[in-house]
Formats: sequence, structure tokens, C-alpha cells
Amino acid sequence: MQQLTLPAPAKLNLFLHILGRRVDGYHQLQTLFQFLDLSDEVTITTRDDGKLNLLTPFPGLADSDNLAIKAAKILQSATNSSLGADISIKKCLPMGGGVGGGSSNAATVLHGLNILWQTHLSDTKLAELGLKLGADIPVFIHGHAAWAEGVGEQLTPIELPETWFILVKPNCHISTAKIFQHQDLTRDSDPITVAAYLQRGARNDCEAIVRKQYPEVDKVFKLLNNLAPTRLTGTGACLFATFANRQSAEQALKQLPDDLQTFLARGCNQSMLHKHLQSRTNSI
Ligand SMILES: C[C@@](CO)(OP(=O)(O)O)[C@H](O)COP(=O)(O)OP(=O)(O)OC[C@H]1O[C@@H](n2ccc(N)nc2=O)[C@H](O)[C@@H]1O
Ligand SMILES: Nc1ncnc2c1ncn2[C@@H]1O[C@H](COP(=O)(O)OP(=O)(O)O)[C@@H](O)[C@H]1O
Repeated sequence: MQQLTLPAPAKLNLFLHILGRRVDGYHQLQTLFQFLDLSDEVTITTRDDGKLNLLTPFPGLADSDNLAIKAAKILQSATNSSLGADISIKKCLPMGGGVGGGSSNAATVLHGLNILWQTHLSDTKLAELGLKLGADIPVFIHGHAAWAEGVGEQLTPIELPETWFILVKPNCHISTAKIFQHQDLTRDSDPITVAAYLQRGARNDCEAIVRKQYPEVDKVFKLLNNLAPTRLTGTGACLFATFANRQSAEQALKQLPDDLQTFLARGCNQSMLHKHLQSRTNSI
């Protein structure tokens, strides 16, 4: 029996443009992913009997629908592994928040089991398997801040300033599918270049609809935007305000009401999972 505990970090979409829609309903995007130094913690213990168990069930979510279990199953069948696993998740990231917690849990399980089961799949292969479960999983597999196109799986690594953020989770849960199906969503943004983004910034095409549909998001947006430039991540519900340094983010945090769910976080170009995996490799 072998055990590994690994982080499953959050991501932000620093901007999100919708360029079009594919025939299968998926949207063609341009987005910029950066990781945060906030994460869930995933502990995986191997089993000899091939069973896959979630030791920390989520209220209202069947274990078989949990992306961590789905990831384990897809790796098991792709590699014909006879081994199983007990998986525990210490959840810190807000669910349905646009910070990709479920996708990140799945990517961490894929990496963790690939080590424990000694299945030796490349990152490219793990990302391919992950993509079958969700468009956001490949960036967590590769673990570097990235300019993304396609449905979010065509990744070009990028170095960005590692600025500070206040992340706020308004008190609502937003379904990604519901926002992508909304009739008022604009799906005709022109493609932009990295250079144009770095010069002028860019918006989140889901933001207007989310603010209109969810007054709680709109209220938090106005509060935060008074303190620093604020944007929605993914399809929400989380909003993030950007600061040049920790001190100014801390100052601003003091001005927000106590009853808001807030996080102080730093942008990371390498994900905490990959920092962890690298330090493991270095110590072997
Ligand atoms: C919007 C983004 C931005 O990073 O993040 P979240 O807000 O969910 O965190 C992602 O594209 C979400 O990725 P992910 O959450 O993995 O999506 P999936 O499980 O593959 O799909 C959820 C739903 O969104 C729709 N979807 C997803 C991605 C995409 N490019 N176009 C879509 O239309 C799918 O049709 C599906 O109904
Ligand atoms: N391990 C998991 N962690 C969080 N959510 C999960 C997980 N597995 C499945 N889900 C489902 O995926 C939905 C979106 O999860 P999450 O990744 O946290 O949000 P988002 O896609 O908005 O970033 C959740 O509401 C939940 O129903």
C-alpha cells in the first residue's frame, strides 16, 4: 500500500473571449489561465483489489459523478491497471466558482495515480484523457500559466507578472453549461494576439450575462471594482480584483464586509501541483 498527498490548485481566467460555437455545442475560446496559491488537498492510497473509493463524499454529488473518481476510472481503463485507490479530498476551493476545483482534483488524481500505479503516461497522454472529462483539465495537467484556444485545450505556456488578487465567492452557484447555453451570450469576439492583450487587456464575455442573471455577483462586482480592476473568472461565480503587491491587496481586503467569502491569493505561473511534483523528482 502506497500513499501520496498532493495539492489541487485553483486557476483564474484572466480574460475569456468566445469566438464561436462548434457543431457539438462546445464554444471556441481565447482565454488566459494563471494558477493561484490556493488549493484543495488530495490524498491517494493504492489498493490491490482494483476498487476506486471516495472516502470524502460530497453532499448532493454521487461519488461516480465526482471528477476525481471519473479521472481514476479513465486512467484505470486506459492502462488496464489492476490496482485501485482510496481517494480523500480536503476541499478548500469554492465549488461552481469558476476556479476549476473539480477539474484540478481530476488532474491531480491523474498525476498521482500515474505515479502510484507506475503507468508512466506522458503529460500529453494524461491531458488527452483529462480532456474527455472536461475542457479545463489539460491546463491543470500541464501546470503552467497558458494562453489557451480551441475549447481551452490548445495551450501555449506564458510568463505573466505574479500579481496579487482578492478573490470573492458571491453566495450563489453558477452552472457553466447554463451560461454557455444562454441565448444572450455573445459568441463573435474577434481573435486577439498575446501582444494586444498585454497592451490593452481584455474582457470576460460571460460577465455581463452573469451579472444580470445573478444580482449577488453584480453587487460584489461593484464593491470590488471600487477598490481595484475586477473581473469574473470563467463562467463565475467568483470575481477577482488585481493588485500589484500583497500590501495593497491586504489594505483593500480590510475595506470589504466581513460576511463575504474572500481569499487573498497570489498568481503563480507554475501550479502548486507541479512545484510539488518537481520537488519530489529532485529528492529521488
Ligand atoms: C468556462 C471555463 C473557462 O476556463 O471554466 P469554468 O468557469 O467552468 O471554471 C471552461 O471553459 C469550462 O471548462 P469545464 O468546466 O471543464 O467544462 P466542461 O465540463 O467540459 O463543460 C461544461 C459545460 O460547458 C460547456 N462548454 C465548456 C467549454 C467550452 N469551451 N465550451 C462549452 O460550451 C459544455 O458544453 C458543457 O455543457
Ligand atoms: N471533485 C470535484 N470538486 C468540485 N466539483 C466537482 C467535483 N467533481 C464534480 N464536480 C461538479 O462540478 C461542478 C463544477 O465544479 P468546479 O470545478 O468547482 O467549478 P467550476 O467549473 O465553476 O470552476 C460542481 O458543482 C460539481 O457538481
